[in-house]
Amino acid sequence: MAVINLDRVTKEYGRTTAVDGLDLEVESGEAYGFLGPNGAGKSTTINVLLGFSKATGGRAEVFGRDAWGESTAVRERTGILPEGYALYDRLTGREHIELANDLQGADDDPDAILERVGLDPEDRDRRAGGYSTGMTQRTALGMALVGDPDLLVLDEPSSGLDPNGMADLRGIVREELDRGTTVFFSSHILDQVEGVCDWVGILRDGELIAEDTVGGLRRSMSAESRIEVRVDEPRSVAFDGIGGVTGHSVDGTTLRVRCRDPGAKGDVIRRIEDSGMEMRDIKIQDASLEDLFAAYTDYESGESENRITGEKRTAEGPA
Ligand SMILES: Nc1ncnc2c1ncn2[C@@H]1O[C@H](COP(=O)(O)OP(=O)(O)OP(=O)(O)O)[C@@H](O)[C@H]1O
Repeated sequence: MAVINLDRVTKEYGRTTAVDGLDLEVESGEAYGFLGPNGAGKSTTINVLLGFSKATGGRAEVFGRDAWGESTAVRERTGILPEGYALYDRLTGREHIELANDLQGADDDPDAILERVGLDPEDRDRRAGGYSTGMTQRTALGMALVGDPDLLVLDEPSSGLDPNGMADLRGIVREELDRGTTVFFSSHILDQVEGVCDWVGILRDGELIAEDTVGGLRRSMSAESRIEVRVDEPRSVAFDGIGGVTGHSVDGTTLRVRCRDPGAKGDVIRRIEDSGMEMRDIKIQDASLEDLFAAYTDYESGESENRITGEKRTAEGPA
């Protein structure tokens, strides 16, 4: 069953089209990474699906309910971590969880929640006005977890979190998934959703330009690897016949080869070895997730071969 179902959702602010005919489905129990650079339309989409903002076109449903007309019913079952959420300066961390309990009609133990999100016991009764960004983010995440939501919507949850905080956040998302919660995780950093999200959708200028698993994105991008081989006495080598080699150069005692087909890397090394040069060091640098993400999101409108508009995922689920 689809927990989130967006059907040609459009949101216009005057002349700005923030979201442009967006089709998107998130199945129950799935973690969906909603990726895109700043200004792509992620927060606008989230505001529409939580009924904070009315779509100017299309239909948005959550739990089979109309996101705008039945927003109270939707929000009762949803834990929300809004982007850049500001706490009340005068309330303590514990009081924020108590407030969330009141709002959600829940009775969760504030200490258990704050323990889970890693807010230290000595900080729980301090006023949030003195909290660091990381402590603020942990408390806000705690508020989102109150009432055991069926859907967790995290809008740029990693902002302000250090690497430890990020690891804790991913741990919590995994626990929630084990409990059967559906997770919608927006971010402008692909790395942050890898290992957590089953599916990722990449939004740019309000349109979904790709939807796949992280592994699938890697494969479909056939991103470039860089091979550097340090040799004793450099000689020129021909790489003809090795598919996917896009360029090579010699710089002092270092040979550099760029290669698009991951399977060709071994052939490149063998060709250098067969040429009789003595290899001292080999470095292979595969394209990082951020390279892939940039390749998707930096394309000149409509001209990139990496654009896979309209490609829908299959019913079988992630590879
Ligand atoms: N209330 C508003 N009034 C006018 N324009 C808006 C409004 N909210 C968003 N926009 C515009 O809509 C577009 C999408 O913004 P949105 O905040 O949804 O992007 P985002 O992907 O969440 O980026 P960020 O992470 O920077 O918030 C931007 O061009 C933004 O300027």
